[in-house]
Amino acid sequence: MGAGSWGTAFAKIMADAGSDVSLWARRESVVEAVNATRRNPDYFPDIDLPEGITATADPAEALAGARIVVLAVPSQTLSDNLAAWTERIDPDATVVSLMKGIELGTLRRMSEVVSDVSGIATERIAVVSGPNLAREIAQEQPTASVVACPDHERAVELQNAVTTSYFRPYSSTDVIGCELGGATKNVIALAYGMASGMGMGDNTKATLITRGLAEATRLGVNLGADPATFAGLAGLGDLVATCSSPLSRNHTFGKQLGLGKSLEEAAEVTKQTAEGVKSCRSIRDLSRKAGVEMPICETVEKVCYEGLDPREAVVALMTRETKPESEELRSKHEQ
Ligand SMILES: NC(=O)C1=CN([C@@H]2O[C@H](COP(=O)(O)OP(=O)(O)OC[C@H]3O[C@@H](n4cnc5c(N)ncnc54)[C@H](O)[C@@H]3O)[C@@H](O)[C@H]2O)C=CC1
Ligand SMILES: O=C(CO)COP(=O)(O)O
Repeated sequence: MGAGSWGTAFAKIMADAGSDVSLWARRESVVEAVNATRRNPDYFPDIDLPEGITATADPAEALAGARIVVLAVPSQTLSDNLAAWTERIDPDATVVSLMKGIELGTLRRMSEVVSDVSGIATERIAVVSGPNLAREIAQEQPTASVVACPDHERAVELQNAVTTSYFRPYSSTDVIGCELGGATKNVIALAYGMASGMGMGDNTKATLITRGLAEATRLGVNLGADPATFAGLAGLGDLVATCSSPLSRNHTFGKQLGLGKSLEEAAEVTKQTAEGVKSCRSIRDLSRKAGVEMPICETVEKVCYEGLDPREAVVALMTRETKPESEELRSKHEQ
């Protein structure tokens, strides 16, 4: 459900893995192009899509008889989209979230939005997250990912349905960790892109990745995630891929801000969904609610919405009170 970049690339994975895929697109023009030319002109004009994909603009047609329902719309529209789709979803289907964001206002993770809006049991809701830049996957460049579901058997079923020669999923039951890893890395990638736009070097970038991972892990552990998830594909793996790739929309958006562009100008250059631009605010709110310090995410929010200049942001981050590196020593230090 969603024929943007990741929805289209994921449809290709599923079709290559042997499923018949019905791809829902909002726009008729995309539907017609996919069915007539086997290409999605807006996202991958150069990639041939497999025969196993049929596009439709009718959500009811896309959902009819689907055993696996994959959601690939922007995080902030999911709730509204799903409200219109819920009654068409098969009661035994596995519902999969590909989104990497936190809902503004409610501060819900995407799997929480799915269960709240649709009433679907959490055991039927899975997430897929990892170092998965859609364009590389559409080009069949090898990567791995994590398929997480509280019901491990269902995670394994889904794992089998999305395994190809270029996409290798690992199973997990840590939905919270995968979702928080995916949403937080987008905000850190904005910071990394800003550093890159300001001409900063590899020490700065490595520092952002490492301390960004510490922030994501701290939040995750506080909210019930397994800390090991953050050292895995949905944590460090995705953080490294997204921060360092010019294919990342969050990296690109951050770079424009680092070059001195406004939020509107950066959005114009990036075009596709850069989830961190909204999620920096919801993650900031979530961390404050949980009483967890996330200085990089807080600073990104200030650059995006409070007029903080990225260069001043760096000085503010660097001159904070000194701290121990380890979480254990930090808590002793804070007592
Ligand atoms: N593109 C990538 O490499 C990856 C993206 N993701 C995540 O997947 C999610 C979807 O992202 P992309 O497909 O990349 O975004 P995109 O910007 O390429 O596509 C978004 C799709 O949603 C549709 N859309 C926009 N507003 C809508 C609305 N109000 N109602 C229904 N549909 C709407 C657009 O027409 C488009 O088809 C995001 O949460 C992103 O973080 C995760 C992994 C990889
Ligand atoms: O999630 C992604 C890679 O795993 C894609 O990142 P962007 O949304 O920044 O392009």
